[in-house]
Amino acid sequence: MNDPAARAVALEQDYAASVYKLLTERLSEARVQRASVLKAPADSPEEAYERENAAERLAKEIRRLEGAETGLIFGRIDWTDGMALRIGRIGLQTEEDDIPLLVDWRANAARPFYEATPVHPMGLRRRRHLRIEERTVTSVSDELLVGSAPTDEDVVGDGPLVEALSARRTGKMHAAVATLQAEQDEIVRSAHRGVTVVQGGPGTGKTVVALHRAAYVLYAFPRAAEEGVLVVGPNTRFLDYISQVLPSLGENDVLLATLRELAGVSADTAGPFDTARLKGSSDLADALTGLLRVHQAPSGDFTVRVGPERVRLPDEEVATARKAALAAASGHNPARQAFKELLVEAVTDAMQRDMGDLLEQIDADAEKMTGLDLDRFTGAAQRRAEGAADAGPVHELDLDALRADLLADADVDAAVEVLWPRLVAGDLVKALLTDADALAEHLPRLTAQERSLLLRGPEDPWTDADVPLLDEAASLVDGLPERTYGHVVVDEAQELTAMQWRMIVRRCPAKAMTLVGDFAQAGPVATARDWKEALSPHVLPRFKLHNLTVSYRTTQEILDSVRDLLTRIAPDQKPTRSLRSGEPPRTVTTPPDGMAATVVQELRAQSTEHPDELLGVICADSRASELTAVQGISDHARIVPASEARGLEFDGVVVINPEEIITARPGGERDLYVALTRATKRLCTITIQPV
Ligand SMILES: Nc1ncnc2c1ncn2[C@@H]1O[C@H](COP(=O)(O)OP(=O)(O)OP(=O)(O)O)[C@@H](O)[C@H]1O
Repeated sequence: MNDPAARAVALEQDYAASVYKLLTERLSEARVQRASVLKAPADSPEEAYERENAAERLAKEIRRLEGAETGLIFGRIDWTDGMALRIGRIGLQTEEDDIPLLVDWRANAARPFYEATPVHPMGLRRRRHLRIEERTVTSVSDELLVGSAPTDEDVVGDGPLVEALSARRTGKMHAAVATLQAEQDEIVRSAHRGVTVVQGGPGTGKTVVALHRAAYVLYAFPRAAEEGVLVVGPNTRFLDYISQVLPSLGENDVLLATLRELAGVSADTAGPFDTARLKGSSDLADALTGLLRVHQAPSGDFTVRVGPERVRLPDEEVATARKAALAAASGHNPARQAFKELLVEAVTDAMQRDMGDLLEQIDADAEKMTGLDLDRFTGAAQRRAEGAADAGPVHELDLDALRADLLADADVDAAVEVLWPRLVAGDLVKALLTDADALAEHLPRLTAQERSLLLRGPEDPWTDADVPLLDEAASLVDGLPERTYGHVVVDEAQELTAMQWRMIVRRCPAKAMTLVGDFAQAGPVATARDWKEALSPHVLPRFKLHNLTVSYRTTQEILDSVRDLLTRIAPDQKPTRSLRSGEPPRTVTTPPDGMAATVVQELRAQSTEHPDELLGVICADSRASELTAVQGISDHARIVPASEARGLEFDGVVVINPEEIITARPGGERDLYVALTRATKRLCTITIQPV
């Protein structure tokens, strides 16, 4: 075998075979263990619980091993002293070997694979990339890091990055673990545990960084891993697009969710943008809090019947209980319970006092009449002598039983309900938004016209902009969310309103987050223009900002064609540069009634010339259903409304009538910018001829 490439492939194949053998062994061990755990008898509930846990742990391990199968091993680094390590999606090591057979890409030992450069080789002589398909090594590609000439064991060829970038798209994002670039790796591997923000133009790998960061956090920060990692994306189409990345890195326990899913609210409509923008302001949170306070015993006394007696607690005592209840529990309904318990406590105290006074009176009267000291008979004198604080003669009153009775008493509950009614989160939001007076009282800073935009009918469906209001209300009414996370990743984070940020921060008490986005791609509801404006006022005054500067998606020609547009929508943003060049973008014009035919013709031509490539048609939202109905379009391409194109990519993109996208909704030029930057290879714009 004289060909160095074939020799290297054969060598790596031998190695890969032993790595896959170990993977297979580990998998079957885990499967056997799980089966025997499930079969083992459980004699007590504790044992059954233990068994469940053990089975779940093993199921998780099985998923992890299965997930790493494709492209399990992708790299190798050779030091100048001859030592070599193989890098993979997960680590694998036998008990006998000191050096792992495969090093997890996130381990410190793997750093040089990502960080070494010819200027800083970190002791490496060579970095090797392997391509594996179905457990078979198909090619290797080497990069020599110290200036030595290649030996006949080195295979210096096309960069694996260029190869990865020119590969055809499948409609699902793939892990970029084999070719993560130094500027991306630095963010992924950062030791920083607070808020990391990644800004970068279209295709600079923000999503790649965000997802690999999630995988790194799970590996490197066990506390955060234990508390869970959450990835928030703008819509289900996008989440579906990125859904395979983390499982292919052996991580199956990350929750991917939209804000609707997080809040558990089904909202069908987007709602008008100016209303949505108003609803995004944190003034709405203050308004809901203000409205809630009205329902929390702002004043009034409390009277209940206990047997034949009426016990009345004055205003001040109720106010003290209110304050203590609010401090004791988060959430209106849990605090209501605390309030009720405090009132019952105060009622029993009052009864105890009254009873004490009454008995003392009887005591004194009896002594006067009979000359006998009754305390001697009740034992109170004895207890007083022993230093008991409440040595009155009321020991006959069973306070615990009385409290329990009062807590279960319907009259007591009814009296509490007047001062502190039980609430439902949705009703609180409705109470604010369906009542012009409530809006005026609790949103005094808004104009009358703005308030009229917020006003809705009681039966109107919830919109997207209501989701964070409902979530805010749920946290006010029922307490903070039960499920929180140790680390939260937000993609397309430029889209979030203040109310949405509040929703996310509530779910991340540690405030450890990775936020990625691009303000030049902001949608019509986003109001902040930069990260400081978006984050500081509400939630996250301190964050670490990283900029990504290289586009890994589009060609330089496509980037050049959107430069003027970028200058208009984000004058301060430096244009990104691309690593690749390709065909210049094309424009095709069509008469107004020829649109459908022109699109079909364009797609047919592209599919014939590039049969395996993934095509996308991006149009104004209102045109999507019309195009879907045209025979021949959805056979060749996915039709994406411009409002849902953020984050997606295709090999070839046909953008339908830019003018229509621009005017379809506020900030339409940014929608167009998003649409024009989705292609990895080819961009065609179809415009309508002026009549
Ligand atoms: N290091 C890398 N190796 C291989 N492919 C990469 C790398 N970085 C990014 N890519 C690819 O480049 C494309 C764009 O990346 P990504 O979607 O993460 O960019 P983005 O900044 O989130 O884009 P947008 O702003 O449009 O949402 C994807 O196909 C991604 O897989």
